[in-house]
Amino acid sequence: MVGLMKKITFKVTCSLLFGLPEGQEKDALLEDFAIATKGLWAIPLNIPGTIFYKAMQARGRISKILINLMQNRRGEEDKNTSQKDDIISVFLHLRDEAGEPLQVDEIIDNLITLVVASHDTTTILLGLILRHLSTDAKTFGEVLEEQKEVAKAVKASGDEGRLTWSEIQMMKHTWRVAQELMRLTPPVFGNFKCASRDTTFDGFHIPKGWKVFWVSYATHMDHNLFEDPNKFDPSRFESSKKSSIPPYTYIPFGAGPRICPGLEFARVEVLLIIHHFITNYTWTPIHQERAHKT
Ligand code: HEM
Repeated sequence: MVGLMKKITFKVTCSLLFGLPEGQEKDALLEDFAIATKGLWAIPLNIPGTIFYKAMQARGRISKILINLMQNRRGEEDKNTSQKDDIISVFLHLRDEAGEPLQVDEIIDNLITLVVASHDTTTILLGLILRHLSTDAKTFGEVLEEQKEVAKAVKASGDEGRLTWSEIQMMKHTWRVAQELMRLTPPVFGNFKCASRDTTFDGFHIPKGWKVFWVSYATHMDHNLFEDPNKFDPSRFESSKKSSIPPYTYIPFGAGPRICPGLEFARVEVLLIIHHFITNYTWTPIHQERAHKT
C-alpha cells in the first residue's frame, strides 16, 4: 500500500511541479528521490558504498533531469511566448529584489525541497487513513456516508464528474479523521529550529545560535491539552470544540511563520484520493483478523 501511495503522490507532484509526462524518466526520478531521501538521515560520509554517497549520486542524477526540464521549458516558452502555470515556470520567471532571476542551483534546491517535503509526508498520511478505515467500521461508515453525499453533489453539478472546491469543502468529517490521525501519529515528528536570541524554555537556558529540535508527539499526547489523548476522537476538531485547543499545541504542520506552506495542498490532495478510493472501490481485507465487518 505504501508503494502505491508513493507512486500516486509522486505522480501528482510531478504533474503540478514540473508538468512531467508519464514514462521512464518519471519512474527513474521516483527511484532516485527514494535513494536521495534516505541520505537525509544518514551519517554524512561521502565515500563509495555509504547511504550518503548513494544519496549524493542520486541527487546528481535528479539535478541532471531537472536542468534538462528547465532548458526544454525555456526553449518552449521562447517559441510560444506563453507561460505554463506549474512551479518550474514560476521559478524561471521569479525575480529577486534587484530584478535578478534565480540561479539554476537555487531553483534545483527549491524543487528538490518541494518534492521531498510533499511526497513522503502525504504518503504517510494516506497510509494512516487507509489503515484506520480498514479496521474501524464506525469511522469507515461515517466517511463513506460523507463521500457518498459528495459524489451525489458532483453528479448534480454536471461538471463531467470532476470534484471542485465546493465539494472539497463538504469533506469536513473526512478531514477531521485525518487531523486526529496526525495528532496520534504525526507524519513529521519534529524539526530543527535555531535560537535567534538567548532565551529560556521550561527552566532551560538556550543560548543564541543553538539548534533545538521540537517534537510534536509529546505535545499531542499531553493530557493537559488533549483530554484522553490516547483515544481516537475526530470530534475534537469540530468547530464547536476546536477553540479549546490552545494555539501552538496541535502542530502536525508546524506553526508560526514557518508553518508548512503545503498544508492546503496536502489537504486537497489527500481528500481527493480518499474520495476516489472509497467511492470507486470495494475494499477486501487481506488480513481477516485485523479487518472490520462492514
Ligand atoms: C500531510 C502532509 C504534510 C505534513 C504533515 C507536513 C509537515 C510539515 C512540517 C512539520 C514542516 C516543518 C515546519 C516547521 O519547521 O515549522 C513542513 C515544512 C515544509 N513543508 Fe510540509 N507537510 C506536508 C505536506 C507538504 C506538501 C504537500 C508540500 C508542498 C507541496 C510541503 C512543503 C513544505 C515545505 C517547502 C516546508 C519548509 C517550509 C519552511 O522551511 O519555511 N509540505 N511540513
